[in-house]
Amino acid sequence: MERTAVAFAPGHISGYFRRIDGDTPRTTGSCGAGLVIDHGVTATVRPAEQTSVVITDHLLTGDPLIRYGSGLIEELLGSFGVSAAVETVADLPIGAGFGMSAAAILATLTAANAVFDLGLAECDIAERAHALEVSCNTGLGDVAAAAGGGLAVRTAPGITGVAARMFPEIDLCTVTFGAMFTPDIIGSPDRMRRVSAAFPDRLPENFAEFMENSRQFAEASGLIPQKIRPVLAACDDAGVPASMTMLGCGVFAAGDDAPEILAGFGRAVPLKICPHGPKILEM
Ligand SMILES: Nc1ncnc2c1ncn2[C@@H]1O[C@H](COP(=O)(O)OP(=O)(O)O)[C@@H](O)[C@H]1O
Ligand SMILES: CC(C)(COP(=O)(O)O)[C@@H](O)C(=O)O
Repeated sequence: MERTAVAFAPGHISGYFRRIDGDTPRTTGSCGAGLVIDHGVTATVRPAEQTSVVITDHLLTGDPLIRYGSGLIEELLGSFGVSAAVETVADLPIGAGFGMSAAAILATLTAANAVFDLGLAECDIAERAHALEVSCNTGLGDVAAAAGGGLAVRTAPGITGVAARMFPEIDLCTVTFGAMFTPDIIGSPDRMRRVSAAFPDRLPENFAEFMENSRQFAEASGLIPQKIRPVLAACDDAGVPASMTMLGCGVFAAGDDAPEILAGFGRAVPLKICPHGPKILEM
């Protein structure tokens, strides 16, 4: 019987980042910090004559939307000389700053590694996923963060750049109004100059400092869309720590009061910090 593997990889909400360009994808990426979340991508991989990809995305309403084809996944499998029928299910909207592209690559490669006996160690999977994400400009630091769990602080580009992972027991919540096209933003030298200048000076030592850094960065970076201003203002009025989901048109917030405030603006999705990176669910 032909083998099928199912793997999950967590998403990642970037709080702040700075693009770093190296000579190779391995040394290109970002520094920054973000939250690895318990919502991500589940990938099912079954060997097939030809590669096909069926993506289940989730709309802002939470309703599923099926899409066909993914250049990212096709390139990934092609680079290993294998072909498969792949199904990916993204728990949150794609393109809205939840690191769904990184999660899709990590989950698919984790499952493909099992099905095709590729012999990759966890760090090899992360390395290949990072190289693909960076070369396609769909993200810079999401793979490095999502390769493990927690609040990930990255002080150098690439998968070896994670300096600390913290695991605070915090209730998180997010509301999103939709996508921001990541390649246009991280591919713009002007935008990246302002982002670099906004990068915080201090490394966060705890969750509260991470939230402060994130918000200060968001304000100084010039990236905040008008649409999320009222949400941030309502959080500020209620003393709820909140910032922008980089790079998407949405807000993430922390604590008991966050769900009620965010629900006033759209579908509030409760989240937890994910304690682990990619893993096989079924084989
Ligand atoms: N679940 C998925 N399955 C397959 N491809 C995906 C998935 N999620 C994202 N992608 C690919 O990544 C691109 C979007 O990347 P990006 O804007 O960085 O999204 P995000 O902000 O969610 O990481 C999509 O155009 C698609 O090609
Ligand atoms: C912020 C971003 C550059 C993109 O994140 P996303 O839109 O979720 O792909 C991220 O990869 C980072 O380096 O912190």
